[in-house]
Amino acid sequence: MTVVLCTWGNTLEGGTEEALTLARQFAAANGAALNWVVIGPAANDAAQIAGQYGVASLDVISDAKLAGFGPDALVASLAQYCEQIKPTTVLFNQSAPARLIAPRLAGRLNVPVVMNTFALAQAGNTLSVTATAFGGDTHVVYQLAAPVKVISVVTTSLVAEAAATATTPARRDIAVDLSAVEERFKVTSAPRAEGPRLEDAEIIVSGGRGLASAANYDALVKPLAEALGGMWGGSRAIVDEGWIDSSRQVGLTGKITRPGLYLAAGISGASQHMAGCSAAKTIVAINKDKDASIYRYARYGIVADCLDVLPELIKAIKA
Ligand SMILES: Cc1cc2nc3c(=O)[nH]c(=O)nc-3n(C[C@H](O)[C@H](O)[C@H](O)COP(=O)(O)OP(=O)(O)OC[C@H]3O[C@@H](n4cnc5c(N)ncnc54)[C@H](O)[C@@H]3O)c2cc1C
Repeated sequence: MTVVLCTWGNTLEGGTEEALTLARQFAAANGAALNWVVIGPAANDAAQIAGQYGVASLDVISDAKLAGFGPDALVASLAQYCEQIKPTTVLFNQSAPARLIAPRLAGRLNVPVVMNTFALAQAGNTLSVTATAFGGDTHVVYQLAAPVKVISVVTTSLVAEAAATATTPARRDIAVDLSAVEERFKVTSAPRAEGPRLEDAEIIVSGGRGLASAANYDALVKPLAEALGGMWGGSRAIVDEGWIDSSRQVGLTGKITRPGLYLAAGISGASQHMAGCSAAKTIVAINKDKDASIYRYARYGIVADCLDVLPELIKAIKA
C-alpha cells in the first residue's frame, strides 16, 4: 500500500500541513509509506517540511509544459506518475484547483473519487471515507473496495501535527512525457490576483447582507479591515449582489481561509459560508439576531446592529 499526496504550484497552499498530517496518520495506521508528489517550484518549500511530516519520498515533477499549471498537463503528469508509482490512495489538499484536478485524475485512472473528505479509515480491503455533504449540512461515509482511490481532503477541521520522529525523505525526480498534451482551454481573463491572498490573511473582516448596501460595506468593512491590518471579504450573498469581487468570497464555493481573527458582520453563518472560515482561531460575530447560526461558531458575539457597532470599532481601533 502506498499513500501519496499531490501538490503543485509556485508555493504551498494553505492546509498543506494539515493534509500531510492526515496522510501520515493514515499511512502509519496501515503500515504504508507516504510519498509526496510536488509539481513546480513549490517542491523547494516542500523539501523544507517533508521530513517534519514523516514523508518517505519527495517525488518531484518538472516540465516546461507545467509552467502555467494548466489542468490538462497536471492531470497527464499525475496519471503518468500513478502509472509509475502505483499508489493505492491518492490524496489532494482540496484547494480550488484541486476540485478540478482530483475528479479528472480519477476519471483518467478509472477509479473512484471522494471530495470534501475529512477522515479516512481502512478495514481490510475497504476504505471508509467520511466527507461532508449537502454543502456541509451533513456527513456521509463512503465504503470503497477498489484497489486505488482518489480522495480530496478539506483541511479546515484538521490540525497540523508534525511527526514524533522526523524522516529524511528521499528526493526522486519523476520523468513524464507531456509532448502530446495541449491545454484545451486557455484562460483569457484570469480573476484579479494581485497582492496578498485572502487564504493567507491573519485577520479578515467579512461583511454580509446585513450591511444592507455596498456603500455601507465600503464605508465600514474596508476601513475596519485596514485599521486592523487585515483583509476584507464577504459572503456569497454580497458577491451575488455585486458589492464585492468573487475573489473576496469566503466559503464552500469561495476561499477557504484560516485566519487568527475572523470578524463577521451581518453574516448569518450558513454552513456553506462557515466551510470557508470555521478553521479561524477566533471568530467574532456581529448580528442583530441572537439566534443566528454564526453564534454557534463565534467565540465572541455582539448582538446588535452592525451599522452602529462597526463605526465604534473603527474609532476605537484607530484610537
Ligand atoms: C451550493 C451552495 C454553495 C454556497 N457557497 C457559499 C459560499 O461559498 N459562501 C457563502 O457565503 N455562501 C455560500 N452559499 C450561500 C449560503 O447558503 C448563504 O445563502 C449565504 O452565506 C448568506 O449570506 P449572508 O449571511 O450574507 O446573508 P443572509 O443569509 O441574508 O444573512 C444576513 C444576516 O445579517 C443579519 N443582519 C441583518 N441586518 C443586520 C444588521 N443591521 N446588523 C447586524 N446583523 C444584521 C441577519 O440577522 C442575518 O443573520 C452557498 C449556497 C449553496 C446552495
